Amino acid sequence: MCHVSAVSSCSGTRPMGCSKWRAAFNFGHLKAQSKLSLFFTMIVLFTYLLYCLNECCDSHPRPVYENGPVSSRDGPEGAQPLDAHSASSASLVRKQLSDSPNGIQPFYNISIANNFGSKTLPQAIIIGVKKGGTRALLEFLRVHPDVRAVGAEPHFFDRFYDKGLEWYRNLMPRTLEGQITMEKTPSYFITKEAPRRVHSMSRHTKLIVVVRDPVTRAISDYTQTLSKSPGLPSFQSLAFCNTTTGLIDTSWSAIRIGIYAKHLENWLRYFPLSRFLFVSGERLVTDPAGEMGRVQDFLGLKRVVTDKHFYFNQTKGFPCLKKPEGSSRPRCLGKSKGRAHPLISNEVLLRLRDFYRPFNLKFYQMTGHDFGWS
Ligand SMILES: Nc1ncnc2c1ncn2[C@@H]1O[C@H](COP(=O)(O)OS(=O)(=O)O)[C@@H](OP(=O)(O)O)[C@H]1O
Repeated sequence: MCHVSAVSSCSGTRPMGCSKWRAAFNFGHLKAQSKLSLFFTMIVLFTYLLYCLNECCDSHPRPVYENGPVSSRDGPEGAQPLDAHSASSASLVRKQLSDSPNGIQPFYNISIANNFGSKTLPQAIIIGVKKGGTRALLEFLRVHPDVRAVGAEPHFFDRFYDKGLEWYRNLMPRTLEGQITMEKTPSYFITKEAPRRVHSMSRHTKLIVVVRDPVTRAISDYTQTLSKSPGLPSFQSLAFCNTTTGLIDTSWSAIRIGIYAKHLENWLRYFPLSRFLFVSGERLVTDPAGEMGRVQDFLGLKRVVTDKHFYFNQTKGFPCLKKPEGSSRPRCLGKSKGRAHPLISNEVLLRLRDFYRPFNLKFYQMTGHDFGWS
């Protein structure tokens, strides 16, 4: 009512002023309309951008640490053959990857690369040893633009061999020409059937074994089990068949895994020594760049991962990867890596060292490398 009377009084008494007012009103309406459409366009664009970013995240392979949740994204994906078009785009992407500063792959490059390439069976596998430092090695290697690796442990050659090679291949990330596909499953080293199975996949497979003082390794192994089962008997009671005789219980896996010479014998039936690289778990902590140099040489890779990629994190007490450019995430390993070990008596330690000594010497002889475990 009020609105109608105002207009009618206006049109009757002050036509000039009214038309001016109308023009002004119309102009304002137009402005508001264009602002509104701009606003909607922005919303549409923003939603699209969010959608695209989400898509990128979905295809981005995330490192999987044993202490963290394993994402469903680590599951098998359908393999796609590399066609001519993707091959040319792939070389472009490959160039982008190798041009990346410090060899650290930026997020956007990874997501692009992930849509190209093909899934191949691994040319190199970190086969052991459990608690040797295998996760650290794999994460350090993943910094290299020519290495693509599965985050989770596939356990193909020990647990899932029945699923077949095609299943295994499908677990692998896509690689471009010249890139190496890798995985790590530390239990392969002690699996009797693993050497034959790996050999039947390819006799050219490069095998990396991260070894650590078997006594410290056994304690590390025990610490991990203890963290899952707090009621576990003491290390000492598990390590010895009988504490008075001091007989070591080799049926306990924490002890058995450390008899490296015995497990290596099994592998040497199928692979020559030249197919192996033995990485010192101790040096991987004290000199990560030095060990990484050896690993890259062994894999036939350019030495991209160097000392400038590492810093020593005082709180963690371990070397960590420097922040990759454009990311605020530090690259230390998770809480399950570098745990504090329970105190073990000197007497127990001495007995264990005595037990391992002959096996260690045999291992040094077989590998031609003295790891310096006393
Ligand atoms: N950079 C860095 N950060 C953290 N931890 C490191 C690192 N380098 C080597 N290590 C040692 O790795 C030990 C765990 O070995 P694995 O990764 O082979 O364990 S597992 O078999 O996969 O469970 C782990 O053993 P614990 O110290 O007993 O936890 C570490 O000593």
